[in-house]
Amino acid sequence: METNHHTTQQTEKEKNPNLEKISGIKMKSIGVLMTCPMHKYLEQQLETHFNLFKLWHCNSSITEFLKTHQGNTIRAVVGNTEIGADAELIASLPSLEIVASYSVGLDKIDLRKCEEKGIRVANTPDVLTDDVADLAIGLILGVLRGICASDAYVRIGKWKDADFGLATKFSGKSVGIVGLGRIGTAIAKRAEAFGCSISYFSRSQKPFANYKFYSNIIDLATSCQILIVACALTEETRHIINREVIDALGPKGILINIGRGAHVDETELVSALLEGRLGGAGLDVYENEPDVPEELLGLGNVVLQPHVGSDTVETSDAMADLVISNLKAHFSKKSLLTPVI
Ligand SMILES: O=CC(=O)O
Repeated sequence: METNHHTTQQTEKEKNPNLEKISGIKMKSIGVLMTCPMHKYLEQQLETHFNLFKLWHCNSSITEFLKTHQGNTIRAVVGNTEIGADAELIASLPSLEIVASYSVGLDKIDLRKCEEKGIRVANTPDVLTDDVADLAIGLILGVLRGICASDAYVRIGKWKDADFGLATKFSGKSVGIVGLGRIGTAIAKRAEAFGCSISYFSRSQKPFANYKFYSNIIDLATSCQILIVACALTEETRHIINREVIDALGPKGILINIGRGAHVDETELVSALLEGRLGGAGLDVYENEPDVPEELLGLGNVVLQPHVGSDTVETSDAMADLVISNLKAHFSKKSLLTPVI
């Protein structure tokens, strides 16, 4: 859908290179604030099309920065999973009209404040779904087949002394998914191709006859061998993976988290892994990024990634294009491509 719109936009622009001016708006004078370094291509695109302000160039307080950088001309914020738009930032930007997030997750944006002030919000769904789902499968294989541990085994020359030992099979395992949205469904499809049975926990039952629905996450964790967190982070889903869920998954169970660190009670996760109450974990996200609990670093049954679910060249470019398209649509008074509010 995004591609069609993109193609239509390009055609219109090709037909009329002055489109931006003709719609009565000089985009170049619109102030856009980027909250932290993200993707170089996005930064270049923002610099080309708008008047870009970079918050990380701020040595003083946000208020000081905005005073010296004409904060009142800033009409858009581009944030990400690290720094979004909290109440303080929103309050310091009197002309803010839109937050276009370079992320699908919205947990770093004060949505209530945006709604209250009539500020639009857009994110980058769909374009990153495949990459995040691919990484979830990669983490499962990484943990069960010991890919990182066996790679290290070869590199440090241990293979010459002895075989690596036996790993655990993935194909045919039972997979439980917390949150069957776009990403959860993409993971389910991939796991199905590995001959896995799929069950899920979600706010409501979805129209997938061959996936078993659980309205209780403990029952889901009890019934599956691999539990994957793929839901959005909200007040309801914070620490959804607690001690009870971890114990229901059990000493042979594997936890995969490609959602947000705060979905999991990390202290409980660490002690379950250290005490052998959980079989292993594949994690892309943590409660206090970029800090990862020390105890996890020495565990061979854990695979750690530095929050890179959507970080491929292809997807990062597509996310950047979507951010730019949303901003251009907003300032041309057209519908947002991927509106949240
Ligand atoms: O974590 C990644 C995202 O929300 O896009």
